[in-house]
Amino acid sequence: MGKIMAAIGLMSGTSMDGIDVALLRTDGDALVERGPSAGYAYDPRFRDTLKQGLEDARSITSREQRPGSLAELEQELTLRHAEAVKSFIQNNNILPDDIDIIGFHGQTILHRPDDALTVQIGDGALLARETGIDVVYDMRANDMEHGGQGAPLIPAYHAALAHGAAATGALVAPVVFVNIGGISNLTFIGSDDGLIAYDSGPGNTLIDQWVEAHAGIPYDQGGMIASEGSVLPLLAERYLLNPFFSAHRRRSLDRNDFAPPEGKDANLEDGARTLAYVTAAAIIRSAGHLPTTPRTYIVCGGGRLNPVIMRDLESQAKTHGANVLAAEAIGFNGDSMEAEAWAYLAVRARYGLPLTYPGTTGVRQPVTGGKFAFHSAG
Ligand SMILES: Nc1ncnc2c1ncn2[C@@H]1O[C@H](COP(=O)(O)OP(=O)(O)OP(=O)(O)O)[C@@H](O)[C@H]1O
Ligand SMILES: CC(=O)N[C@H]1[C@@H]2OC[C@@H](O2)[C@@H](O)[C@@H]1O[C@H](C)C(=O)O
Repeated sequence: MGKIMAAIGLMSGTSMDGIDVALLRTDGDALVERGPSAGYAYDPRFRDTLKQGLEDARSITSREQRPGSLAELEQELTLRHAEAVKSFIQNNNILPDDIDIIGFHGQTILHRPDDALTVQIGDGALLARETGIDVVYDMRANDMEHGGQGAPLIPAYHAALAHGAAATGALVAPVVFVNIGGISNLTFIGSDDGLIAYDSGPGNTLIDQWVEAHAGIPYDQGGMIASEGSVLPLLAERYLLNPFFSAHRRRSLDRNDFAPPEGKDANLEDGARTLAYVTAAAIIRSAGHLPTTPRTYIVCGGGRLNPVIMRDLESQAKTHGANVLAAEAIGFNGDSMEAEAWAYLAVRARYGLPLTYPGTTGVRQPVTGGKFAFHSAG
């Protein structure tokens, strides 16, 4: 077992709403002590710049390319992360020397697992220089080089959390963690602690894109718009009949794999309601590929704050005898879990421990990952 490290995790997810920061003390194995966390929201201008970055990324054919705005964007994104770290440590009375390592996810701008291509922008060396802390970054690439999907990576951390929760006897097994971010993904904890994980469908991205296009707001806060609408079954089926759900092989998703409806397809409220239903139904359909029906769903990510999604998930899970709990119901933090995972994975990477497994990404064998940037080298 390695020594216990203090690690900061940084996540800028597919929703592109901001940077999540979390502090963890961990040995990269069973010991996990969660510390403070915070979110640093992007301003609308920077969100637009990121969206433009995704457009510029469409022409990328190898992971080093930075066409159009992307080189400049990578630098700005990294500096914003450095600012987030500086604020975070100051607000929590921590010194850079107290932190052993940063796990830096960066921003996914392109994810094409079928072409073995995944690109997260984020300059690890610049972040290490700016913060004076060692950085682990680019943690998806090695998995892909070994035949994996490059996502999801959070399952190793879910397993550590489940291990702690199981000891309390609080959960009815089998347990599945569901992360409803821009895209949703799930992690099934098998009875022998074996992990099965995969992306489960569009999470909040379609809802976000829909309400932004038709109401000029970034997301449907509290599901208020959806709660005024009705599910349009034909529109819902159009999404749920996507081969993604029936395919024999699970594959990871890019933000652009599902497109929002056309304006003519629905009014604002019915569109939001239908997409909330699709988010929940996608998770349940995808869970149908698991070896055993889950009995407990633990939900994290921003989607758990949309009560319409949660009610749909609860009613659909109930038909399979399963209970749905928000992460907080068992003492986890549904907002910071991904950032915590990046801290945990950074420590695992530092110790050369596996980040991914055949059951989580389809990788050929368990592999570690990440590149290292040491601040003293700067
Ligand atoms: N109060 C709320 N009510 C409804 N929806 C919310 C609320 N807060 C956040 N969300 C939704 O959650 C999204 C952000 O979720 P989260 O931060 O988990 O995503 P992410 O980390 O960017 O994504 P991913 O896990 O795919 O990388 C927002 O874009 C919004 O759609
Ligand atoms: C390529 C990429 O960035 N994928 C994200 C995205 O957001 C959710 C889902 O799609 C998941 O596959 C992954 O993030 C989570 C945190 C992961 O890797 O576990």
